[in-house]
This record gives sequence, structure tokens and C-alpha cells, in this order.
Amino acid sequence: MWTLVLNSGSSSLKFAVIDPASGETRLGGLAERLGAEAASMRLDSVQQGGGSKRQTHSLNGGSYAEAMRLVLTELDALGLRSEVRAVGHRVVHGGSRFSAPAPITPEVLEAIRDCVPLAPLHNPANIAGIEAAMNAFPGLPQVAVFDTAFHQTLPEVAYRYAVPEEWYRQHGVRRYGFHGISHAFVAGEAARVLNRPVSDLNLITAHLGNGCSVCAVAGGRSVDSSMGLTPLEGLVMGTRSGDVDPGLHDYLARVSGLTLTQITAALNRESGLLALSGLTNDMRELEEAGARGHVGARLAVEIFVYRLAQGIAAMAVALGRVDGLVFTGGIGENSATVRAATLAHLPFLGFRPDESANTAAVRGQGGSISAPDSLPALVVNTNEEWMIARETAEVLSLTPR
Ligand SMILES: Nc1ncnc2c1ncn2[C@@H]1O[C@H](COP(=O)(O)OP(=O)(O)O)[C@@H](O)[C@H]1O
Ligand SMILES: CC(=O)OP(=O)(O)O
Ligand SMILES: [Mg+2]
Repeated sequence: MWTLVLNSGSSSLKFAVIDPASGETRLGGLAERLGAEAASMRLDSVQQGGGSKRQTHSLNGGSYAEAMRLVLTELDALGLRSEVRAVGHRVVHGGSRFSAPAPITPEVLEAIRDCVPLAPLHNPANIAGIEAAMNAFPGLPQVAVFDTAFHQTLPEVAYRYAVPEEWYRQHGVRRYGFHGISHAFVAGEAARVLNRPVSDLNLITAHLGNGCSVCAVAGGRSVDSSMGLTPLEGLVMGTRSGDVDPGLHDYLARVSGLTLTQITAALNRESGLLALSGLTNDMRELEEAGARGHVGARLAVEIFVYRLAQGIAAMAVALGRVDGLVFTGGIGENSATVRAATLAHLPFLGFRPDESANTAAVRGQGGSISAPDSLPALVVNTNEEWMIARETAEVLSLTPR
């Protein structure tokens, strides 16, 4: 039994055809720069005999519909189209309404639309992905798996802002948290590595991709997150500022003449590592430039790590007792430099890195990166697509045939 998983970003679409039970993936890929002339798509498929095939297509201003058509063609070529039983979608913002995955009905789609003002970069893309999949697979159940759902267990002390109550009651101004699909997945995997039930563990999980957040997971439930009302709060990210003074908007609008919309767009797309380095939002490139002596690149990584360590320490407050720290996402899984520098800020929490284990831990082969007398620090490879496939099958009560 196979599930098609779609993870739509503002201009990209990641997709995978996964067996929810085993995580086996037959088709995966990425469509980028959708809507622009340079739109392109990469498709990786596993053939019947086990060999793999990579194709790249130019989409030429292509849309989500165009990308879906190519996915369909490849499913036909693999003889898998009739084997796909459901479509699971990552939906970034579900507000307070969704604490679990939801089969997509017109009402659910409307509720996702209602959350667009809370995630203007993400939810419109998720809706475009859902609509394209409903057209391409009219007979299949579609399920929304929310990045916010895992954090619906946050206690009020963690989710309320100290702002007028009316903003909270009438406009939903509270902390929601994001990357819940990934935090939930890696907490479960870390428990397996540590050989203890997740219900007994207090873990800090650090999801470090283009977007970055840390999460406090107590007994398998999220009790705090560095992200808040929107995915802009918290850590320094690729192009997002993370925390800034809430007085910034008013000050900058007055002295620069920028509008609120322009300031918000710059905080989302022109800030973070990109702004600090003056070079790129890509951590790998920053590390290479830093090694060549690029001052901005070094400063960007230093600030990224400093704020990350502060975020981890804050999650320790939420947990009281910490049983382990998990690094994941493109940076967490691959950057030994970021991991070592982060742990170097945190000896007071009981973390001591094992240098050679840390250097050895790269994508595809995570594991422990801490010394024997340290609190466990782990690298765990996230798999949001598999988690979405699992939750989709579960909510639909699909069983292997
Ligand atoms: N070998 C590496 N060393 C350092 N950073 C890496 C490495 N490989 C990937 N990254 C970083 O991971 C980030 C992308 O993370 P990823 O989780 O793939 O992104 P997304 O959030 O878009 O899914 C980029 O900053 C990239 O530079
Ligand atoms: C919610 C969020 O920040 O997602 P991403 O990291 O995929 O941009
Ligand atoms: Mg990501």
C-alpha cells in the first residue's frame, strides 16, 4: 500500500510515494521555482528490479498542476497509480483548531484558508498543493497533517504572550509552534536509539533546516517550542530573523519609510544567515566561506550557534530534567561544526561532545555524538514524509492489503 505525500513550500513542492508501514520510498523529488520561467523538477524513482532512475524536467513557468501531472505520468510508468491509496499533505498552520491530522473536507479546507493570515508564506502553497492533488487524484482521500498539531499540548504558561487578552481571545494571538511533524518523529526515533520508552523521556529536539526551531518534548508531548504565532519567532534561520525587539516595526517604519508589509517580508526573506553573512542562507556555503576567512560568514555562524544554544537552554527550563538532546534537519544532520560549537556553550547542562563521533555523524548515519559521561546528544535523521504517510494511513484506518 502506498501513500503520496506532498510538502508544498512557497515556491517549491516536495513529494514522495511511501509505504507507511516500512518507510520504503518508490518515488521522490522536488519541483522548484514554481510559477517562474526557470521552474524545474527532479524525480527520483526506484524501478521494479530495484535500480534507481533520476529525471529532470524543465517546467517552463509550470504550476502545481503541471508538477502533479508529471508525478502521475511517473506513477503510471512504475505501474503504481492504482496502488496509491491516499494523499497526505503537510499543512504548516492549523491554528488552535487541529491537534491531530484531519481528512480534508470542504470545512477543513476552509479552516486551512482561515489560517492564511497566520502563515502567509506557507498556507497558500499548502492549499495550492491540496487543490492540485484533488484534481489529479479525484477518487483518493486527502489528509492534512499539521505542523502545529504536535504543539497543541503546550501549557498555557508556554503559549500565552503577555499582551492584551482581547488579542488572544478575538484574534488568536498566542504561540503555536511549528515543525511538529519533524519534532515528533525524531523524538520517537531518539527513544529507540536510547532504548527507553518515549513516555519516560524528557528530550530537547533541534530541527535545523532552512527554518529552525527547538522543542521541549516531555514524555512524547510537546511542552514548549521556540516558534510562536508564526514561524518567524525564535532562532536565527536561513533567511528569517528569529526574535527581534517588537519595537522594531514602529521604529523602522518611522525612520526608513518602509511599510509594515515590507518590513515583515524582509524579516522573512532577507534576514537570518543571509543578512548576517552578506553572502548566502546556505550553511554549507557559509562554513566553506568561513574556512577561507570570510568575516561575515563566521559572524553569521557564531550568532546562529549562540542563539541556538540559548534556545536549547530555554527548553531545559520547560523540561526541568533533561534526558537528551537531538539534532536534526539539513544543518543538524550534517554540520559537525554547528553541533560542536552549540554543545560548547552548554557544559552547564551536562553536555560533553565526543569529537570523533561528532565528526563521523553525517546524514544517513546519525547516532550518539556525546562522551560517555555526558548527557546524551544524538543526531537523528528526520523523515517528515514518512511521518505524514504514517499519520495519513492511521487517520484513514488504512491497513496493508
Ligand atoms: N554538509 C553540510 N554541512 C553543513 N550544512 C549543510 C550540509 N548539508 C546541508 N546543509 C544545510 O542544511 C540546510 C537545509 O536544510 P534542509 O533540512 O535540507 O532544508 P529544508 O528546511 O528546506 O527542508 C542548508 O542551510 C544547507 O546548507
Ligand atoms: C514552519 C516552517 O518554518 O517550515 P519550513 O522550515 O519548511 O520553512
Ligand atoms: Mg524543512
